[in-house]
Amino acid sequence: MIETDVLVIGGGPAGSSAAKHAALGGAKVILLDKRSEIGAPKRCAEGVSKKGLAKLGIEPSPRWITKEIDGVRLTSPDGTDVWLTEEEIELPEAGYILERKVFDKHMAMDAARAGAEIRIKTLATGMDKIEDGFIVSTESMGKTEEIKAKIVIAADGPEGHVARWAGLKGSAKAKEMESGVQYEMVNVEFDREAVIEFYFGSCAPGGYVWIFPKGDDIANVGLAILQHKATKPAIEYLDDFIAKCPATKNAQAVELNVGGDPVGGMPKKMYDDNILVCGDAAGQVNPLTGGGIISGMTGGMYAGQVAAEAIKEGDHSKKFLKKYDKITRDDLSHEIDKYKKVQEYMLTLSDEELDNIAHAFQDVNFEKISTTELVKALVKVSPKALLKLGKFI
Ligand SMILES: Cc1cc2nc3c(=O)[nH]c(=O)nc-3n(C[C@H](O)[C@H](O)[C@H](O)COP(=O)(O)OP(=O)(O)OC[C@H]3O[C@@H](n4cnc5c(N)ncnc54)[C@H](O)[C@@H]3O)c2cc1C
Repeated sequence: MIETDVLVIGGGPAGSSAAKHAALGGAKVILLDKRSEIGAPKRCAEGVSKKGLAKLGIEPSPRWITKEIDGVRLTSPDGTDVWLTEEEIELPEAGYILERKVFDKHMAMDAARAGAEIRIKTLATGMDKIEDGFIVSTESMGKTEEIKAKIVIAADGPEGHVARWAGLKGSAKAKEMESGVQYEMVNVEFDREAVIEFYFGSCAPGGYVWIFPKGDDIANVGLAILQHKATKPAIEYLDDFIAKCPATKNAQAVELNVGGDPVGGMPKKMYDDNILVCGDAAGQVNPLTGGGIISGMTGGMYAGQVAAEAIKEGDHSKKFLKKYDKITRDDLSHEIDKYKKVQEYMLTLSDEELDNIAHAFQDVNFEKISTTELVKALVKVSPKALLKLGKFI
C-alpha cells in the first residue's frame, strides 16, 4: 500500500494550491485527479482579479492569460447599458481572462515543483477511516490501488463526494447550486473589446448572462441560473440570448461547458479528524458572481499550510485542524456573507426594477470599480437596496 502524509483529492485550482502549500510546509504530498488532462474540459468563464492573484503570490504569465480586462458593461432587461471603463473612470482593480486548461495545469506544475507527487487519470472511488487517517481506494487505467494518508484534503469540486464519505456535509443544497452553461464562441462582435459584459433579468433567472472576451473575436458566452427560478433548462436560455444579442447572433460555438456553481456559502464544518475540505467542495465561492478560483485557492492554501503544520506536530485531530476552519473563515466569510445578501436581494428584483436601477446608475459618478463600489451605488439609488443591504456595506 502507498503511504503519504497528505492526500489531496482533486487537481483544480483549490487542490493544486493545497498540494503546493502542504509540500512547501515539508509534508509528503500526493495530488490526484480523475481527469487525463488537468484543467480540461474547463467549467468556467475564466475571469480572475489581478488583486486576487497578487494576494496568492502568483505572478501573471502570458502562458495562461488570454486577455487583460479594462472595464465592465452592465445591461438591464430593456437594454440600458452602464459602462464602467477606463475611458470613463480610473480603475484601481481590473482583471484577466485566463485559459483555464493552461492555468490549472500550471498550478499543478507549481505543486509538483514544490515537491508534490501528481497522479493524473486517478479516480478516488471510496475511503475508509482508520485510527489516525484514511485509506483511500483509487482506480487508474483499470488498476486499483489503496493510498493510506494521515490527512485527506477534499478538493473535488462542486459535485464532490469526499467530504460526505468522511461524514461531513457537501458544498451546497440543490437549491443553492447554480446551473452554468457556456459556449466558447468565435465571430463575436464586441462594442469594446476589453470589457466583460453582464446581462441581468429574466434572460437568466437567479443569475446572469456573461460575455468574457478572450482576444480577437473569441469569447466565453454563458449563463448561470437557479433552476427553481427557471421555467426551462439553462441551455435554452443561453441559445435564446445568443440568437437575440447583437454581439453573438453571428457567432459560432467551438466548445460547450456545463457545470454547477455552489452559491450557498461555506458549510458549518470544513474539517474533522484527518480531513480538510476546500474550494467548491467547501462552497468557497462568491455567491453573487459565482467566482471561486481565487477564494478556492485561498482555502486550498490555508488547508495545505495547516495540514503541513499538523504533520510536523504529529497531531491530525479535528482539534488541531480546526485552525484551518478559523483562518479560512476569518479571510473569506465577510465577503461571502456580504455577497450572499446582495445575491438574495438581486433575486427579489423584477425586470422593471432592474431597468429602473440601470437608469439611475447612468447618473452615478463611479470613482472606483469593484463589486463593493457597485453595491454602494445600488444602495444610493434603490430604497429597497438600502433597506436590505444598508448595514452590510
Ligand atoms: C459555468 C461556470 C463559470 C464560472 N466562471 C468563473 C469565473 O469566471 N471566475 C471564477 O473565479 N470562477 C468561476 N467559476 C467557478 C470556478 O470554476 C470554480 O469555483 C473553481 O473551478 C473551483 O475550483 P476547485 O479546485 O474547488 O474545483 P474544480 O475546479 O471543480 O476541480 C475539482 C477537481 O477534482 C477532480 N475530482 C472530482 N472528483 C474526483 C475523484 N473522486 N477523484 C479524483 N479527482 C476528482 C475533478 O476532475 C476536478 O479536476 C465558474 C463556474 C462555472 C460552473
